[in-house]
Amino acid sequence: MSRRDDRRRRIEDSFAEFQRAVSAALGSVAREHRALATEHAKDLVEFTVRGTGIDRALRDSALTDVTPFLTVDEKRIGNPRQAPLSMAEFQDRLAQIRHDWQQSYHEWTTTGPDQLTELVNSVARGPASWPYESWLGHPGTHDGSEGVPELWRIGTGEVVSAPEAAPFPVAVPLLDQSHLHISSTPDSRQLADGLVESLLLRVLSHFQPGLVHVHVWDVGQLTGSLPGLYPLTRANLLTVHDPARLHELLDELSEHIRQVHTKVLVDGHLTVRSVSGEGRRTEPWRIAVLFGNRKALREEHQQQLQRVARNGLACGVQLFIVDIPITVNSPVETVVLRSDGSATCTMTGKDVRVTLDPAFPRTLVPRACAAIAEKREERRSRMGTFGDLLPDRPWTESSAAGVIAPVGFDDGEQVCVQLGDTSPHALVGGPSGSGKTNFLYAMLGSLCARYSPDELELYLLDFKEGVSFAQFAPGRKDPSWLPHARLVGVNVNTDREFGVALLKFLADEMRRRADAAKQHEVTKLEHLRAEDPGGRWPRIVAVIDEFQYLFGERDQVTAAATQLLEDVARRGRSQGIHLVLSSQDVSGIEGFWGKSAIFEQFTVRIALPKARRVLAEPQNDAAVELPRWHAVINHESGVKPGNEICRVPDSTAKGTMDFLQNELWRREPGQAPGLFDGSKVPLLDALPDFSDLRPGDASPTVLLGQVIDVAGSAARVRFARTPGRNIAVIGSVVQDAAAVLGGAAASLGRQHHPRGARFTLACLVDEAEPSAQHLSKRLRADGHEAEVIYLDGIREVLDETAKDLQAIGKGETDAPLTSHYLVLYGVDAAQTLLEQKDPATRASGVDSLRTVLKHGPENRTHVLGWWRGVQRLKASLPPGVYDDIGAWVAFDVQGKELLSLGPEQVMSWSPRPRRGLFFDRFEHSRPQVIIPFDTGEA
Ligand SMILES: Nc1ncnc2c1ncn2[C@@H]1O[C@H](COP(=O)(O)OP(=O)(O)OP(=O)(O)O)[C@@H](O)[C@H]1O
Repeated sequence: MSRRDDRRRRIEDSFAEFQRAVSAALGSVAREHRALATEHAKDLVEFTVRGTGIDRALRDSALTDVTPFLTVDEKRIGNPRQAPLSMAEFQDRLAQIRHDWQQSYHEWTTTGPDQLTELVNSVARGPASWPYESWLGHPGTHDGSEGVPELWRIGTGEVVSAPEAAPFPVAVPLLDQSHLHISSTPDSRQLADGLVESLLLRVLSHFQPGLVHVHVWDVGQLTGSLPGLYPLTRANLLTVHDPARLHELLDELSEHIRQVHTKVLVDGHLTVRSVSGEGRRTEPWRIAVLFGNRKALREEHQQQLQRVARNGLACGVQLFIVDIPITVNSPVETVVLRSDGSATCTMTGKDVRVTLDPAFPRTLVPRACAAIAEKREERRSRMGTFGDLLPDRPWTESSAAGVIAPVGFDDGEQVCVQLGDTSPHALVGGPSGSGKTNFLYAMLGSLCARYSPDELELYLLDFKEGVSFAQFAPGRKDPSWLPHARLVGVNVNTDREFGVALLKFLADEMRRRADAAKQHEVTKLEHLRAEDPGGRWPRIVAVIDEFQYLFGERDQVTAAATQLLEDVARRGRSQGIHLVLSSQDVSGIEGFWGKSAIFEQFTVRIALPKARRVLAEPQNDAAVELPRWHAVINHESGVKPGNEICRVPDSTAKGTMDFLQNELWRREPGQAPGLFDGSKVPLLDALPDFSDLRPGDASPTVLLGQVIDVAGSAARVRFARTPGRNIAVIGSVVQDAAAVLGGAAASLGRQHHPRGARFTLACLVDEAEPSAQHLSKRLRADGHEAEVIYLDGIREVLDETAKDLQAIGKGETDAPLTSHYLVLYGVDAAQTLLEQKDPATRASGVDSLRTVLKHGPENRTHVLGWWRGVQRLKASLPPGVYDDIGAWVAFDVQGKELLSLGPEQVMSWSPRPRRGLFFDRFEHSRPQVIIPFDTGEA
């Protein structure tokens, strides 16, 4: 071997060695690279599948995007030269991802659909979600008092990305909560119509017919949309609007919203639902369905619709907007229907595919609507009696925010009167026989059935000659009374003072409530009740029938009444004190109209047929055309848009109000109301002020008659041992005088122990004889000395008494310990006799009388005398000095004659039968009218 060959072989060997080394190194790098590539391919698969979503990856192209990595022959994924991935490895990684997917949905799949089903069942009972077989064709019975379904079913949902199908019910919020906006394509429009029809049927079939009204407007057609609902039109439950007159529908809805705001959303309520509270829905829902054609509405319609949408929900106005592109600034549920018939809605979001429920069977829909219409018609023709004004269960309402009383019916629906902070007082007008009293009965019955006596108190005053409110107080024939009535005043037409007394009482009560509110740092009754839940703060409704009598004359009574009325009318509203004034003719009431501030407070106006000036005439002449037994109820101070016309049921016939009163009385009679009956004479022995009198008081109280006040209290004078404590009765009628003297003496008798007082009854006119004898008997029965003397004995008694008093005055003897009352009937009849002078002393009987009057009271000797005229009384007194008569009661004496005896207010006194004017110069600044007692003499 040549050296050259040897060198070549060595080179070749080392080259081979080098190649071996290089290929060994390359082989290990390739292995490592392949391993990395496999990992990379696995990650790439996972990244792609997880990123796309395994559901979609399995379903569509995502996986095939991976298959290019899979070599056909080797079934390997990835670049066959570089990074093969076996199918097993791929499946393994996919299984892992599928496992993770199932795990993450596990909780939802096992519990979610059931929970949703349960939820829908609980908040959407009955027609709101149940299958149609159980309700379609049966008109609803709910009146809202059981609540309003929160959701309404539309179909079935499925989470698109879930590993297994787990369907659940899909329901959407509607009434009061959310409008509905449906968008469809030409292909799915029919489904949209079906959805609207189904939802309407669910709502219409849930509630009592009449509680839901439907309006339909379709840009494309006059008729034809929702044909299955057409039977509802005959009961006015469905109104189809002209395609060209969208503005009319929108105007109607806007006006309705305005009316709800002024009439229903009063006293701080923001929604109709909060007004209705737990009770019956008072305001029906109006659902307006607007079908568009995917084109925008005209700008002005768009804006008006947006306004309706914004304000409607609170007022029960609900929109179903189909294929009208619009944005609304209020809660709205959107359902989007795709061409393939699937849907999504905002309630469940974009990841849930909703399959709408199939439309209800074609034949059943019109039949169901016919049944609803029929029921509604039946209800409309049936509703209308006094009984229909009353709630199913009495005394369940709260008067915290105000009171509501259905008083009549319009088209089968109740029409209500409301009294609250914003509609505080009511004025009722109508000529004689138009049904005012009947209306008041309807209102009172309705109120009393709704509110318990702890929620509502009534003060009822009737100036009519009749006795329309008398039945509310216990009577001889019917012992029951209206448990809410605290005071019933009847036959007060001559006793206008009683009207003033009632207003005064209300003004005082108003002040008491205002003080209590102040203490709790609130300003109105509703808040006071919230702050003082233990307190009793009923609303007060004071009804004055024929109240024009109160302002009938230009005198102090009218002046006082006007002032008090103004006070109560202005400030009563926030203290829960409401006035209902009724009159044949309000136009002539000067005192009233002169004060527009008063009148403005009477925002509730009720006009019966042919009523004048109750409504805002001449623009509002609705009362002129009103049929018999109807009324215009207006809560907007009588302006025309506020008119609601209703028929008032007969509420005075037997079996109506009387029956209700009896029922309520049996339920809980409470205390009988105070009764003031101007035609009755108060019985002394029945008067609590009389029976409460007891012996022992050093200054006994003399009761002279009954004051015309709310409490029915007695007019009283205290016989202190001070000058002037004598009483004069002035008038020509013995009956009046004897009643006052008899009541006075009898009340004194009750305040002395037997034989603790001496009574001398001087019968100086024959006609007084029976009274004197009766009184004497009564006093003797109480154990007192009660001697009856006549003309022949008067001089001696007076002289003796005067002598004793003079002796005491001179200190010759002790003051008499026994009280002595000289009851003198017809003092003036003895004037001539008393004027005669004693030949020896030159003193006359008149002098003795003056001495007794002057010095008696300090020594427990008091005169109770009757004079038959003012001049005759004055003749018994020292000229020009009348102080010794500290108190007097005048009957048939003109006011001006009394001026020298009392304050200038006596001037306005005009005598009237069986009424006296009483003045006590020690106690009074102004005189009072009193009714003398029946002392049992007859
Ligand atoms: N809604 C009615 N349905 C049936 N009868 C009615 C109705 N309203 C009133 N009446 C009857 O009409 C008569 C007169 O009614 P009411 O006494 O209420 O009228 P008024 O306006 O108060 O009259 P007046 O001022 O003369 O007392 C009564 O006999 C009453 O029963």
